[in-house]
Amino acid sequence: MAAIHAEGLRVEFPLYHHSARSLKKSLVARSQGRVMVQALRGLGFEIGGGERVALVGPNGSGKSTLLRTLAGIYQPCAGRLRVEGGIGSMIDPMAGMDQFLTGRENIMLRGLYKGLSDRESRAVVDRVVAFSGLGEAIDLPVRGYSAGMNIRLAFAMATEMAPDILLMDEWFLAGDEDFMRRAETRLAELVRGAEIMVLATHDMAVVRQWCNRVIRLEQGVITADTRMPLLVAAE
Ligand SMILES: Nc1ncnc2c1ncn2[C@@H]1O[C@H](COP(=O)(O)OP(=O)(O)OP(=O)(O)O)[C@@H](O)[C@H]1O
Repeated sequence: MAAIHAEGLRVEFPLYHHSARSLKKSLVARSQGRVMVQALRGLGFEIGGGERVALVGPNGSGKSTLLRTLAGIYQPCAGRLRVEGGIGSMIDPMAGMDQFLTGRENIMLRGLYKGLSDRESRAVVDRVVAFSGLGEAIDLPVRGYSAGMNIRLAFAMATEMAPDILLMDEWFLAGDEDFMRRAETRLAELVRGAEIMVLATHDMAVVRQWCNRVIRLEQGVITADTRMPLLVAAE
């Protein structure tokens, strides 16, 4: 059974170009002479199988930092984090993409990197190309893609996985209307297949549709943790 246990989780970032007076003192601390932003300030929580957690809170409250810490992208500077289960990250659409390769080449490379055979990777390429709906642009370098095109490609690639724990930033729900209509069924399957989902979002409609627990962050601390019934999409 997938699970996440966090205790006293702290994440800090060094601040290089700062004007201490322009920042709230509570968010900034000095450590060994350096000025640090305290992004997560001693978080403790447990997330178990079946939970679909929305991380909410104002800009800069620590939602993305927490997602990235759960994904293993950031290391906590203090506290304990235990993640049981395979993680699938839909956090940064451009993560792991080579800007100079085409969309098609990036998909192939990701398949091979994940240990798929040449044949399996080609099958993944065909499915992702079809789902992304990028047409001829799939054979252009991704550095020329628009933000929406990046999301289409990243979404199509990410939903090929079947993780126990799905970590998602709302960026991934920001495709155009036509794409998101098609993407919704696929997303529902992905969420249903995952034991745990953690989603960072500002959109309360998304929270109501996908989540059965809301954790609110403010200035790097949890200020509310509420469970509620699941409505539709991920039942
Ligand atoms: N790479 C970084 N370097 C320095 N500071 C950072 C970095 N990432 C985040 N921070 C700081 O950590 C704090 C939390 O940021 P975070 O991006 O986690 O907030 P958020 O809740 O996701 O915000 P938003 O709703 O705007 O996406 C902010 O003060 C931010 O400036």
